Amino acid sequence: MDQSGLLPRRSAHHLLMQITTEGRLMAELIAGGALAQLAPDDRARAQRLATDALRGLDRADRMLKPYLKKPPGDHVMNALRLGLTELMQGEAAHGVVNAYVEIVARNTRTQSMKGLTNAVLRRIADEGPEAWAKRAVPLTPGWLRQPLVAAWGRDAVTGMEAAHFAGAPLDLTAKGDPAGLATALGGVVLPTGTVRLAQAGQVSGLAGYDAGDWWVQDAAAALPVKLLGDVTGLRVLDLCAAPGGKTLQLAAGGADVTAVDLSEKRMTRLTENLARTGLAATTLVSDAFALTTGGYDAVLLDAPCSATGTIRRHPDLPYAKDGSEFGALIAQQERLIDHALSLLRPGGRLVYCTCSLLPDEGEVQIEEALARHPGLRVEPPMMAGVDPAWITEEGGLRLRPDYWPDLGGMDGFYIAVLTKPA
Ligand SMILES: C[S@@+](CC[C@H](N)C(=O)[O-])C[C@H]1O[C@@H](n2cnc3c(N)ncnc32)[C@H](O)[C@@H]1O
Repeated sequence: MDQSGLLPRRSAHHLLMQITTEGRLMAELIAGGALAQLAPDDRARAQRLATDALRGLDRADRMLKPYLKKPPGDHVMNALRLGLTELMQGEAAHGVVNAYVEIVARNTRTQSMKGLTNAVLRRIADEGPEAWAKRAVPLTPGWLRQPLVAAWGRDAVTGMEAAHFAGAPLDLTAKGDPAGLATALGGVVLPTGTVRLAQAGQVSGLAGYDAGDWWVQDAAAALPVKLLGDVTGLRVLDLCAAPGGKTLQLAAGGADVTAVDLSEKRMTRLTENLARTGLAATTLVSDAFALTTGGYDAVLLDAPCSATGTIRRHPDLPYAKDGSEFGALIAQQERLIDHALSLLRPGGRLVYCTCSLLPDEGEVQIEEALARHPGLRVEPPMMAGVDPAWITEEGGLRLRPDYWPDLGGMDGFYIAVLTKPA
């Protein structure tokens, strides 16, 4: 471990630079080895620092603004954001200020701003964590805030932003009995059967990880499979399957599952997850559109989407993305729905879902699919723990991070269960 703390801070700064200036996603960067050279403790610290800075970024920028006559450029700004984050968490000012001054001084283009960095962070340190706590909840960047306000209204978006800022607890799906798992791990069973842990620590260190007794899966993400009810003996195609949370649920429920995904790397994770949990599925690395043999009892289509429902756990997303991918994603989802329907037997069921907060990737997709496919029906998405208020006009289920505020929230998701005409 780096005693001076400079190494994890420089890595956190580098992550922030790649996210805010190159549009890279944190998960992608880490999977690509961005923190591989660090000792485990430093790696965890760098990731935590970058994550915390991103979660509070709008609030940090508001707090920094009065101290900056003009924007100092991304390199310095990201150093200030990280320094402020640490100071507001109560870290000793001396070490924090020195580290971020050093990061600014090491870059020849920003060297001249080390005095500014030093002065600003010292004044922020004087304000203290109390000043931070009094500030409003950070706002989502405008490119995303605007469509969210248009869809859900200002108050709902404020609730979502509070949930994004609070972050997510750790949710687990039990292979067996949720109540037994909750007792073993000191968690609670949520109304829909997911086990939630408030304090988790290292996931692989939790009891039952090696034995494959559970897998990490947000409560909202667990509902698409649960809405299928009893899947024992059904032939189910999991069409965009990796890393496999839903494949595991289907296999644990006794379905004969074929899991397909385009990404070889993500499919490797799916196979590892099957091996760890001792569950079985047929796996196939393929483009969904290349599949032509159908006749499935059910198809689960967890379509690629904006992932705007996962910001509690991925606060980098609003800063890495800008909405320019929406159009292509929406068009692909539409084609995937039509293709998925073609792979069902008559009377078979399609579960369509996206971890998106945008109606264009949820409600609108289903309204349009119903118009394109006469005879297609939406099944009522009712099961224990589902609040009837979550059911939408066209018969889908809209889940939002501001729901279950007293239980710790949930990911944003849209789910609809469709039945193909017999
Ligand atoms: C939302 S993720 C799926 C998450 C997964 N269902 C789970 O529960 O763990 C979407 C997946 O779609 C895959 N994908 C994107 N386009 C695809 C295509 N044309 N054919 C097959 N898979 C595709 C991506 O590789 C990605 O793994």
